[in-house]
Amino acid sequence: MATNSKPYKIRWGILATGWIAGVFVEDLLKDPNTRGVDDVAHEVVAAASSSSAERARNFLDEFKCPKSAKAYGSYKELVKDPNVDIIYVATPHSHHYQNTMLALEGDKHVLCEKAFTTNAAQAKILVDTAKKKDLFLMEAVWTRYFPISRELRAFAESGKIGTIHRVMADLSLCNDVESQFGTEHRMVNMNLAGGAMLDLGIYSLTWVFQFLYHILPPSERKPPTVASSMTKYSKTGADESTSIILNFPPLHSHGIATTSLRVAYNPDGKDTAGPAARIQGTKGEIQVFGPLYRPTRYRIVPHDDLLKLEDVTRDIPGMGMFWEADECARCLRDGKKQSQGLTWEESIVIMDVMDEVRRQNKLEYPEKIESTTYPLDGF
Ligand SMILES: NC(=O)C1=CN([C@@H]2O[C@H](COP(=O)(O)OP(=O)(O)OC[C@H]3O[C@@H](n4cnc5c(N)ncnc54)[C@H](OP(=O)(O)O)[C@@H]3O)[C@@H](O)[C@H]2O)C=CC1
Ligand SMILES: O=C1OC[C@@H](O)[C@H](O)[C@H]1O
Repeated sequence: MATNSKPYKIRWGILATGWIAGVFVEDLLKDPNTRGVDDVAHEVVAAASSSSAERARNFLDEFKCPKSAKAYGSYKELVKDPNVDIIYVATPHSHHYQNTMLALEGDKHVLCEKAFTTNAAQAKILVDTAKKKDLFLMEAVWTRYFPISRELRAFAESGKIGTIHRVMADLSLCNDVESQFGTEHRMVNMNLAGGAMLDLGIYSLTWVFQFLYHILPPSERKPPTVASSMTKYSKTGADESTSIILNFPPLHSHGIATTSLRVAYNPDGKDTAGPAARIQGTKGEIQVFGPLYRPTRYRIVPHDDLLKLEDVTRDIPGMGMFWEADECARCLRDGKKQSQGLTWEESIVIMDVMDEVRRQNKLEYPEKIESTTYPLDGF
């Protein structure tokens, strides 16, 4: 989006210094012109680590943030920094509710990593708090802001593949679960709300929801019914494979969202094995290739020659997390409190679906991290 005026710059505070926080900061610091953007810009003005201020300083140095950026040894100090406009919450799922509440109560706008919270009740309170305090809040489902996602939603909305009756989406990453994750890693640790569904299944659900819910006119969007099956990791009880069948009104379209830590969406390690998502309409289908969090290729496969077969690859000039950051900046600039790419209501409906899947399969996280009480010690 190119304009002639000065870019609207937002000042970020990074809450936590783990893996994704580093990836996000690297993307934030890329020159927006490299992705054809000149209406918004980003600055990293502070980071906080719950371990120590030294760790936060090392993080800022490692990712070449400006020397003026402040390093804090607690999240509480970060949310008090008057130079911070928006906080990026990059802790494990278990901590999102408490950390986002902390930031909102500190009068900061928030971009919170996926999955939004451990349950829908927590997500609803975050939204109520943002509303009450007139603050911006967004779940960081970055994939929704990729040009490829916007393009495919618009293509499906135009009706060119006809009426969509089914979407199948899989994000499964084959791991040697025992040796790679043991019992403590956040992917399998129940105390950190680990498991395939909240971590990876959210992307399969994202592709189903984009085409069977999001692109419908708001008055026609209705929560789906849910049937599901889950297999649990014997060492911790977290879900290692989860399959979900959704039935969406008004057409009773089927959404099939699968995820696993044991098998791969791309068994050959490349993206040639087949599409990771298929959006199936009465006139043709869209096939999406690559990991569903960061797809780079799609095919339009027509039923007849009314549509052209297209095979499109879109390179990403970086990881691609800057597009969700640009969305935050534009929302702040325009006074919007939520993003139309993923509204509060849609985040909550998706959390409701995951709650129902957990209920059907008797998967409960420890009481402390399912709690809606705020504040609680230990976060
Ligand atoms: N959008 C995407 O593509 C991705 C998103 N994610 C999401 O980001 C979040 C973090 O994932 P990731 O960066 O891989 O995780 P890491 O384990 O690498 O980092 C999490 C950070 O959270 C902080 N933290 C605070 N309390 C705890 C605790 N009790 N246990 C562990 N960490 C704690 C720590 O930072 P500190 O010591 O500085 O406080 C830690 O480094 C998750 O919600 C995940 O779903 C993850 C990967 C990719
Ligand atoms: O969001 C994510 O995307 C990439 C995965 O490797 C990671 O586990 C997950 O959190």
